[in-house]
Amino acid sequence: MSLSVTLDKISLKKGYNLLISNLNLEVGSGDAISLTGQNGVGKTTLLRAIAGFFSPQTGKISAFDDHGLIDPIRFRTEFIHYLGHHDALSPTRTTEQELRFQAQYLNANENNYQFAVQYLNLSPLLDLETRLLSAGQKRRVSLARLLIAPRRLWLLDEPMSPLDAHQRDLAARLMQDHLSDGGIIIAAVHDPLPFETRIVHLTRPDLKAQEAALVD
Ligand SMILES: Nc1ncnc2c1ncn2[C@@H]1O[C@H](COP(=O)(O)OP(=O)(O)OP(=O)(O)O)[C@@H](O)[C@H]1O
Repeated sequence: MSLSVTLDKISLKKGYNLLISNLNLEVGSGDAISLTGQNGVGKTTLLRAIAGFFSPQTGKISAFDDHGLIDPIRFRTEFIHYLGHHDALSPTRTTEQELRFQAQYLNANENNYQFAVQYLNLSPLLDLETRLLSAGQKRRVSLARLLIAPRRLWLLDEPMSPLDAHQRDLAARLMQDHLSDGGIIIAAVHDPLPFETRIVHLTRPDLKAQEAALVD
């Protein structure tokens, strides 16, 4: 089933700070977006808005499948994986406990758990508490969630940053497989993802737009 996500003239503010003004974007099954722009421009904020953590000040974010508009709560809970740049792992759980917790939380089956462990080569880490893992290992464990529970839209914040060259290749393969299966990826990155993606480069809204937002 196809999926498309539309951002229609959205504006995002943090405090008094207008970060994004009148942004339009449309993505569909198989699309990958590399979201670039300088530090603080609003890449993470945009990913979090698409994930539904808060609503845009103006404009609309909508998702459609073959049956039409998807209910926003259903879209948020059934279609999206959001992986922030902080790995959301409980420090005192072992990797296995953490992944099994996630599998249970996400209502995933044993096969998906086993597949994720194998695909990401996590067996050597299963008995270690996650607080003991290196930054790259933590990221690899975080990526497992993408395989444990299939979701169509992956919102990834700096997914490659702590990974070494070998693990980057593995993560790139994981993402390309997702796109081949009709998934969508929007990733905040400083270096574009290492395969064909559409680059959306965010820049600060001009002074006029920022001043106008102050009186809204
Ligand atoms: N409560 C607030 N009031 C005003 N500005 C805020 C508030 N919270 C965050 N900001 C600003 O909003 C921006 C949010 O940036 P965000 O994390 O989305 O940027 P980014 O493009 O992902 O940056 P990086 O590349 O450094 O990860 C920052 O400039 C930050 O200073």
